[in-house]
Amino acid sequence: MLLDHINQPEDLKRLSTAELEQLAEEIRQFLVEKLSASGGHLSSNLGIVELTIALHTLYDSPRDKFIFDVGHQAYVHKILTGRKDRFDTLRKYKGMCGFIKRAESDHDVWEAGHSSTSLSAAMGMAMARDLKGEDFRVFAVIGDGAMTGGMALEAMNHIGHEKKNLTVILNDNEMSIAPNVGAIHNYLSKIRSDKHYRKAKEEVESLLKKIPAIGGTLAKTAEKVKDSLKYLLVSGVWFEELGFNYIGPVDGHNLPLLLETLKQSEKVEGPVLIHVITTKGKGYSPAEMDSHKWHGASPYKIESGQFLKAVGNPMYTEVFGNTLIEFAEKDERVVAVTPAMPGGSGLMNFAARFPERMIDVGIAEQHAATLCAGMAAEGMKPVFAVYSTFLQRAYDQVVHDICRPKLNVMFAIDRAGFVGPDGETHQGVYDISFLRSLPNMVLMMPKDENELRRMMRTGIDYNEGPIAVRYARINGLGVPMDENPQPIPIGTWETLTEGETMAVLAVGPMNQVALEAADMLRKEGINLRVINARFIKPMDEAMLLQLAKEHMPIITMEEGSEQGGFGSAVLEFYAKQGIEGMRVRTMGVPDYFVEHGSIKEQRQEVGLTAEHLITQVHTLLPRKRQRSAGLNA
Ligand SMILES: Cc1ncc(C[n+]2csc(CCOP(=O)(O)OP(=O)(O)O)c2C)c(N)n1
Ligand SMILES: CC(=O)[C@@H](O)[C@H](O)COP(=O)(O)O
Ligand SMILES: [Mg+2]
Repeated sequence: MLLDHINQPEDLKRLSTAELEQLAEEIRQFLVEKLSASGGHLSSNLGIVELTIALHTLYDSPRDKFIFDVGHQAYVHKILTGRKDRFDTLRKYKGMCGFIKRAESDHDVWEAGHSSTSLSAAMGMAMARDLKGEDFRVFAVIGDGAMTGGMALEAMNHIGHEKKNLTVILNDNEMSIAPNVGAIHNYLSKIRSDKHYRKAKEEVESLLKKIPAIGGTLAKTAEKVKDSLKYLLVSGVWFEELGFNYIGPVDGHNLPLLLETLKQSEKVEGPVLIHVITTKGKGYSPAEMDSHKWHGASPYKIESGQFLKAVGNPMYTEVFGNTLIEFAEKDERVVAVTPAMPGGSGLMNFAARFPERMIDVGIAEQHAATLCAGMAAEGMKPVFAVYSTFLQRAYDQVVHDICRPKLNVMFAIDRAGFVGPDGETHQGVYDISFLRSLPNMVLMMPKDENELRRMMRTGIDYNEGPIAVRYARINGLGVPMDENPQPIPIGTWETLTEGETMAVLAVGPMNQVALEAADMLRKEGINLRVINARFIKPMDEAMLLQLAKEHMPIITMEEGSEQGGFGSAVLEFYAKQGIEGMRVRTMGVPDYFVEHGSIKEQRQEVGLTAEHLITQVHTLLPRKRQRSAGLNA
């Protein structure tokens, strides 16, 4: 196999074009095999094999910079830069990251995970290069989905103005995670059908050439017609108008053509945009036929294309999606808004049932948030379905357009807490900190899937301003579901176990962890009072005052950043009340970015397990109690 002898990009340079094409097929086979065991972003990577080979063949990474937008489609780049032997550890704890990562390789000159940052980074590197008088090439590889992200358009605006030498390679496979949406997508579709344009262009040009080359108005008219038609026919006119030299569309699986196009592009001064047409999932038919399903593939059987997913209780996501349909049936105000994640957010059935009330805005979280604000201002009940980590992209809109004017937007924040294999760029651990500090915000997290339904009822009925329910990327507990979920009084907590030794204020899935610890401690005569702190904001102040009255030691537990999180809120409360001497410990995510692995491994790493809670309880016991319990007090 040629791939056995490819350990660094320079190994490509001695291969013939035919060998490079053979290598492309070997890499596809490698990806399908490796990811059948590990899972991962299969379809995106199958679509970018030839393009990545062409870049590494012609240019000298890391001197020449390759910046992959989102970075989920950089597996081929990793294979070609000495990491093919690490694929058995892909997205596993302490293994290879599923995105580009500077600490992992000198060839990873940029990090990502969130979309639409590559053009800004590329421009930054190009400007630094020119200021330092250095000479290297900069390539940003951005997908058609990522191109719908606001940041990408901000960067295009700047790049086209500054006219720096850099190359944007638009990898257009017509897909975001789901089918791509929006006017940019429609424009690209028009170009993609370019064969009609190209044929017309050739015909028009040959026709015009037949007009006798005579002086005077006829020739000039002919030229004007040609120019105007060329203007109309030149497929990348929008990019040209923005100051880019547009080249394309080019077949992204034709390696000789890609090599030639890249070489030709070197002769062009200023920013170049090469529009490459690819097929997401190329070379593996299940992924080609449904690249949405195979975007984030879980382990699968290669022959059948069947996922090996363990069947468990429904994911919170599924409960959210089904419950929203129930509510929308009876309430026409309800609309769902998603920034390009209809599948991941559990909204596919909602979209089928209410196509006109399911709004996919593309990768545009900022726009999505203020769109919701606009709809709420007109009396609708927009439900902004967004992953915790991607909500970070719309923070000012949440503050400025929703909280300040107290508009009735409901946030359905999925992937709240650890997310597992996607790792540090995707952990949903900051929304508690950044939302609880906002005036007028209500923030809830359910202990199980039935309480999620009740919180959704609470959110839909709430008309005093913004309200958010956050839930994790985990299965529910399999609890019975209320047929007709009742709203929960805002700001009320729930005591799950009576206990007089110590209170644990647990957020969301941490309630399960606390109950497990309570069971174990009961055998030691230690009775925990486990309290479901289901409203992070506003907190149940009556209950907090009661705990103070009982001089009850308190441990708070949240799968969220300790810095400014729920535990901080409890500490602040007692400080503000001037209540001295409270013994409070907080348990949460420490002040560093937690890398990829399983959710279980991530909780173990940061100490969010029953065992860690038991240790905390022991250290918080009064000394004499510790001694009597035989603890080394
Ligand atoms: C800010 C942000 N929002 C949403 C996502 C989730 N996401 C990851 S990849 C992707 C689609 C990217 O489509 P495209 O750029 O066309 O890449 P392709 O997978 O088609 O190669 C989305 C929406 C993200 N990573 N970042
Ligand atoms: C690359 C990216 O951002 C998305 O594909 C993300 O990985 C989806 O996450 P889920 O698998 O949790 O839907
Ligand atoms: Mg795409």
